[in-house]
Amino acid sequence: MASPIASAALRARVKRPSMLKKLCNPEDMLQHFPNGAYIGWSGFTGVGYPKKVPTMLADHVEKNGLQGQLKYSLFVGASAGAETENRWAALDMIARRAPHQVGKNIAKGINEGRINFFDKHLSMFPVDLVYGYYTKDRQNKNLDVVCIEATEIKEDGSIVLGASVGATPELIQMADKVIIEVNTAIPSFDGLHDITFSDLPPNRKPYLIQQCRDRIGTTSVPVDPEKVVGIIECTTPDQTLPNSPADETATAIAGHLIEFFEHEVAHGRLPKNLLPLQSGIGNIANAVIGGLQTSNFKNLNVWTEVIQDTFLDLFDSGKLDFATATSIRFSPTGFERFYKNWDNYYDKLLLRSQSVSNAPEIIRRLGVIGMNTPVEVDIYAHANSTNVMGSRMLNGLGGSADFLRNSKYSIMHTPSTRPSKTDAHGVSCIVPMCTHVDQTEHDLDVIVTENGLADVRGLSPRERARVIIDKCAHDVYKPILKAYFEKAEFECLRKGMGHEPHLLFNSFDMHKALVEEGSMAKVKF
Ligand SMILES: CC(=O)SCCNC(=O)CCNC(=O)[C@H](O)C(C)(C)COP(=O)(O)OP(=O)(O)OC[C@H]1O[C@@H](n2cnc3c(N)ncnc32)[C@H](O)[C@@H]1OP(=O)(O)O
Repeated sequence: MASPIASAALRARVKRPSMLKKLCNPEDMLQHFPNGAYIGWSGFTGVGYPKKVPTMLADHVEKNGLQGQLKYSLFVGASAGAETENRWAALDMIARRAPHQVGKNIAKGINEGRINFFDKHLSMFPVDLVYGYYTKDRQNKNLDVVCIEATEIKEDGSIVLGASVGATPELIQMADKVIIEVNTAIPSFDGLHDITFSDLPPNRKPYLIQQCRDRIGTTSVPVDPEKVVGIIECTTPDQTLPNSPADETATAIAGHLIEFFEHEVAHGRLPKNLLPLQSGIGNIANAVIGGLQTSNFKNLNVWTEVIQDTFLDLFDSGKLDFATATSIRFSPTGFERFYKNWDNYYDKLLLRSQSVSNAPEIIRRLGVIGMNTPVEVDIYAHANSTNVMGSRMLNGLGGSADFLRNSKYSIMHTPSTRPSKTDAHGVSCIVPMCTHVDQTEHDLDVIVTENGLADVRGLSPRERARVIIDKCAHDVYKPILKAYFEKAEFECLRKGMGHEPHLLFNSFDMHKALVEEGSMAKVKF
């Protein structure tokens, strides 16, 4: 195939002319992807991921009936785009995946045993990669090839990333070969990043960050030009989805949290402008940030992992001073709004690598307020973020534990129930014992559902159980959980083993009722 001719848009973005000599078609890159290769992609929460090369490979597999014959170990900072990695999973092209994913086909591949997925704290993933932990069992200790989406290549050959940083610096650091897709469908994000690499002990240095806006790195990622085997122009933006509007449950949860923050300010435990906020992804997280919009709080700061649409409202109302994260995952209309008002947002935003945005030491020192959604929380304040029924992987731990272990306020927000197939309240999100534990009782300070907020700071396990059942459980499940707890308390205290009472042979009876009778409400203790 003839080499492509550089478009005017591409020439404007590639400031180092010698790089344009590497301009090629996606098909020319096929040779770098033998079966079994270890590969990396840029991207985080479905933004900033490469599109052309993954799509070319998927087309190649589909056209030639190679499903299951070209399989790769795929490493991405968090999730990439659905049209790329989810399609790869459907075509059975993923042998191994880490550390976080989103997509029905990937989850299916993992839970059917075709994809070996390992779930790792997002702060730790990049440095473990550099330690060589993930390539320890192969001859090549590097990644064979890494595909990166850039929005500009600078005169010195370094690359300006797009809407996410994630683990891209470390993926490049570990790559034998690098393919760069320059996206000309979106503006150059030059100046929006603070790029650092992972040094290794004993020479690791502290990240000297004292405020959300502090910079410690460079605006672009240096790349050894010798490693670059191809440059490709990409003309499609990130394929994000519209956000669903906040429902009654999410709005009620946001209301309880705002009230709690006001209470903490009144008691002198929080300053008037709060402390840096972290908020997970999804409906509830969006509603909580939306709730701040109508509150009296101002001069807010955000230290988080992902910035969503509602942050734009907070910026526009003047309530948010600064936000830093590792990715900006807006909806399509959010991105439009962002690009249109670029000058208003440009100096109030900073994107960092996930090793820094999720660094436990910084989160703890800044006194972050961390808020995430679990699958289930138990009466003693352990939480499950990942495995339904202790077995079925959803998306992975993500950064939830980076934040919830280290935040000043570690908050889990969840609806009190989720629907089962036959019952609108068939799944209680408050259970006697979590079927898998990602966050421990030693981490969580506050559990909040639409019913109310349980502040469990300083409480013993039996005190915690009472307040969580009373404040958070749905009315259908309050008597059920109370019956379990009181029986467990009676039995265990009687035997002199009542610190955190459980009836081990009944702890999962609610889950059993869900499987056998379609609803946890059908349990009998
Ligand atoms: C990239 C980042 O890390 S962002 C920072 C925070 N990251 C995290 O917290 C990562 C982990 N958390 C998550 O992935 C999400 O918050 C979740 C999945 C735990 C919850 O998200 P929600 O949107 O509230 O989940 P949702 O209600 O759609 O439930 C997901 C699925 O699990 C099922 N489910 C959830 N809880 C239960 C339960 N207790 N019992 C049985 N099934 C359950 C739901 O029915 C649904 O099934 P489906 O996929 O077949 O429809």
